[in-house]
Order: sequence, then structure tokens, then C-alpha cells
Amino acid sequence: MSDITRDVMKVKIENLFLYYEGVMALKNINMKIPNKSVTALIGPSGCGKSSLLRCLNRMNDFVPNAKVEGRIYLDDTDIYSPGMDLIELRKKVGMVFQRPNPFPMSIYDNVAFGPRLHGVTDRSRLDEIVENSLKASALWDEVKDILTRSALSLSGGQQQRLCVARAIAVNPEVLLMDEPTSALDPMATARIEQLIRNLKNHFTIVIVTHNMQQAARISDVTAFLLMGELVEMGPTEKIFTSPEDQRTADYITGRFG
Ligand SMILES: Nc1ncnc2c1ncn2[C@@H]1O[C@H](COP(=O)(O)OP(=O)(O)OP(=O)(O)O)[C@@H](O)[C@H]1O
Repeated sequence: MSDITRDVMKVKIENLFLYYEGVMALKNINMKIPNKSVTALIGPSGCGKSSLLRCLNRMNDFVPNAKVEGRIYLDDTDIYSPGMDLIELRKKVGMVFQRPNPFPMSIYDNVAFGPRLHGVTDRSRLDEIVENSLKASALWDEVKDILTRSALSLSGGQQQRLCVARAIAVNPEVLLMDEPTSALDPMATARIEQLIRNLKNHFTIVIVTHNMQQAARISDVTAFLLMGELVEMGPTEKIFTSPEDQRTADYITGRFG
């Protein structure tokens, strides 16, 4: 195996089960997600990719009748332990959704929202965070003169980069992305993919994607899920060229899904 196995593991998932209304959606998932890299979750529709992603920052807590069993460690902290502060957890584990969802407020206020929530009030500090976050999300040059304009006036691709800026403004450790380019055209998709490649130097990224070419292009590690189970996980190149499991081979060659 490559360097990946020697790298520090940022997230460890142990014996994870997820049930919706008593129906099992994730079955005994065990996974280690390497630090400062991109891990792609792939698999056919309904296999549990988004559910697994949402377990990583406890978004499933919002789903009535969802029940999680097992352990997920962020570094050494069990995020399902009773004392876990969910606001702190979601500061450390940020999320970007399928459809760009900027808040109906200015571009500036979108990015400043998280830092303000976490107590930053100093204007020059906020200015600095907003500028750095927009630069890191490759949006600064396009919006630096229109920061007070409504975020909703931006194009879809710009809105999604703004959502990335908003997510990274609180300096998370992990960034979860749930099909972040599925609503975007090829040009906007290419920009987000380049952005993800740059961001992995600073964050641990976990991305759900339907698009296997995208997984191959941007991820270091790929995990293949099928019917709520993790079939196989490994370096992306290996998963796409010489998978161990026949079901992975069938999926990546387009035999189903
Ligand atoms: N809120 C919910 N309540 C009940 N069942 C749910 C809920 N969310 C997801 N499920 C079920 O859990 C299973 C996994 O869904 P999930 O959305 O995680 O799959 P997915 O692989 O992300 O699918 P897709 O690629 O279509 O988005 C599916 O059978 C789905 O119907």
C-alpha cells in the first residue's frame, strides 16, 4: 500500500450501525479516514453514502427515529459520547451540501456567520477571516468589490464556493461534502474539484459522489458501499484498477448502479 497507511488517521469508525425507524441503513461499518486527504464515498443510490457522511458530524441527530450504534472517533474523542458538545463538533466537522444553500444575507455576512456565532466580534479580525476564507475558496477576486451584495445574486457555482468559504471560516478540521457538484455545470464542477485538491492540504475531506470519474480525479482513498455495508476501501488508484472484491469491480466497470 501507499503512504496512506502510514499517515495519521483523523477519523475512526468502529462497528457503526444506523437505523431509520428500526430499519438498518448502515451495517457494521469500520473505517479509518486519513488526515489531510480526500476520501470519496461511492456506491449505488440508497447504499448509505449520505447517511454515513451525516454520522460524522451527528447530523442524523436531527432525523427523528434515527438511531446510531457504535463509535466514531475524531482523533481520540468519541463524538457519540454523552458529554459531546455538538456546536463544538460541528465547528470541527463542517459540511457542504448538494445544493448551494447560502443564507439570504450578504456575501460578507455569510462567511462571517460562523465566526460570529463562535464569538468573534472584532471587525478587523472578521474582515481578515472573510478575506482569507474567500481566497481559500477561490472566490475572492470575483466578489471582493461586492461583499455587501446578497449571496443569492451569485451564480450557482459561486454560491457553492461561498458555501465552502462559509464552512472553512470557522477553521474546521474535517470538511464533509455531500455531492457538492451535482447541481453545477462542468466548468463550475472543475473549479470545485480544483478547490478540493487545494483544500486537502489544510483539511481532511470526505466527499460523497455519484460520479466515479470525479472520485478517481480528486480522491486519495475510496470507500465503496453497497446496501449499507462497506465492501472495500483503499487507495483510489487501487480501487479503480485492481479492486479486491468482485462487487467493487462490477460497480466501477458500470455493471450495476
Ligand atoms: N430520513 C430518513 N428516514 C428514513 N429512511 C432514510 C432516511 N434517510 C435515508 N434513508 C434510507 O436509508 C438508506 C440510505 O440512504 P442514503 O441517502 O444514505 O443513501 P445514498 O447512498 O446517499 O443515496 P443517494 O446516492 O441516492 O443519495 C436508503 O434506503 C434511504 O431510503
